[in-house]
Amino acid sequence: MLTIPTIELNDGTAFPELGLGTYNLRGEEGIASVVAAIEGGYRLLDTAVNYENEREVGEAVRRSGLDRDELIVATKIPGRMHGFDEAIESTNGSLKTLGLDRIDLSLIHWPNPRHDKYVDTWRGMIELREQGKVRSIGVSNFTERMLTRLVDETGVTPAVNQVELHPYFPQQALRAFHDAHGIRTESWSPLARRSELLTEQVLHEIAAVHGVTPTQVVLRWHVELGSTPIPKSADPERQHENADVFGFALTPEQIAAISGLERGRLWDGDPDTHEEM
Ligand SMILES: NC(=O)C1=CN([C@@H]2O[C@H](COP(=O)(O)OP(=O)(O)OC[C@H]3O[C@@H](n4cnc5c(N)ncnc54)[C@H](OP(=O)(O)O)[C@@H]3O)[C@@H](O)[C@H]2O)C=CC1
Ligand SMILES: O=C(O)C(=O)[C@@H](O)[C@H](O)C(=O)CO
Repeated sequence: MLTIPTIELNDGTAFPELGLGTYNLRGEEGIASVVAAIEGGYRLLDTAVNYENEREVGEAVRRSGLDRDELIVATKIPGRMHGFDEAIESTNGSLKTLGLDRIDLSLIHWPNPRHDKYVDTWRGMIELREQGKVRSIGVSNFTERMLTRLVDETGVTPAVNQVELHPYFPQQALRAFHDAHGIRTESWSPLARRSELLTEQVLHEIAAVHGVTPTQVVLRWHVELGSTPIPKSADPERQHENADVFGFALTPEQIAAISGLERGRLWDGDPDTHEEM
C-alpha cells in the first residue's frame, strides 16, 4: 500500500497531496473501484451530488473498514441548490445519501455567476461548518474576482479551490493568487481526461529519464506545482500507477517544459460563463 503525503489546509486539516476522482464510477463496479483505491492508499475521495454516486462512495468507505477519520470525503453543492437554505438542504441530502455523519470537504461545484447566489451559498456552508456537519469548506471553478468577493463579504477564505488544471491549462496566475491567500489548489481532469496529452513527446522523454510513465510525470508535475490532483481511474493498477509519484522529483527545467504544453481549456468550462445546475 502506498502512503500519500499530506499538507495542511488553512483550517488546520491534513489534506492529501493526491486523491481519487470518482466521476462516472457508479454501481457495484464503482464501489469496487473506490474500495480498491482506499486499499491502495488513497485517502481523499472526490464526489459530487451531480455525479450521482455519493451512495457508492459512502458504501466504499464502509466496506473498506478503515477508520472514518483517516478518510477525506469531499462532495459538491450543485448549481440548482445555491442559496443559504438550499446549501443546508443539499448538504443534509448528501449526508443521507453518503450514509455518513460528516462531510470532510464541501465545495460549491460551479459559481454560476449569472444567478449571483454563490455568496449566500457560502454563508450556508459557514453555518454547516459551525454545526460540525462539514469539516472544511471550499469552492470549485472560482476565479480570483469571485474568491475576493467571498472573502470581502464573509471574512472566510475557502480552504480549497478545485479547478481545471493540467499541462494544457496550467493556471499560473490563479495558482499564484491561491498561494498568496492560503487557498489549496486542487486539479480537476489532471490527466486532461486522458485525451492526447499522454502521447506528448516531452512527457515521454522526461518519463524515460526518471524510469516512470508519462502519466506519472504529469501527476508529479501537479505535486511540484503545489496542487492536489484527483485523477480518476476505475482500474486498481492504474490507480497504483497514478499515486506512485512520491519517489522522484522533476527539475525546474522539466517542470517548465511540461508547462510549455499550455494551449487552453479542454472544453468551454469558463467559470465566468459556464452554468451547471
Ligand atoms: N469540479 C469540477 O468541476 C470537476 C471535477 N472533476 C473531478 O476531477 C476528477 C478527475 O477528472 P476526470 O475528468 O475524471 O479526468 P482525468 O484527467 O482524471 O482522466 C480520467 C481518464 O484517464 C484514464 N486514466 C486514469 N489513469 C490512467 C493511467 N494511469 N493511464 C491511462 N489512462 C488513465 C481514466 O480511465 P480508467 O478509469 O479506465 O483508468 C479516465 O478515462 C473527476 O473524476 C472528478 O472527481 C472533473 C471535472 C470537473
Ligand atoms: O465533472 C464535473 O465535476 C463537472 O463539473 C462536469 O462539468 C464535467 O466536467 C462534465 O461532464 C463536462 O463535460
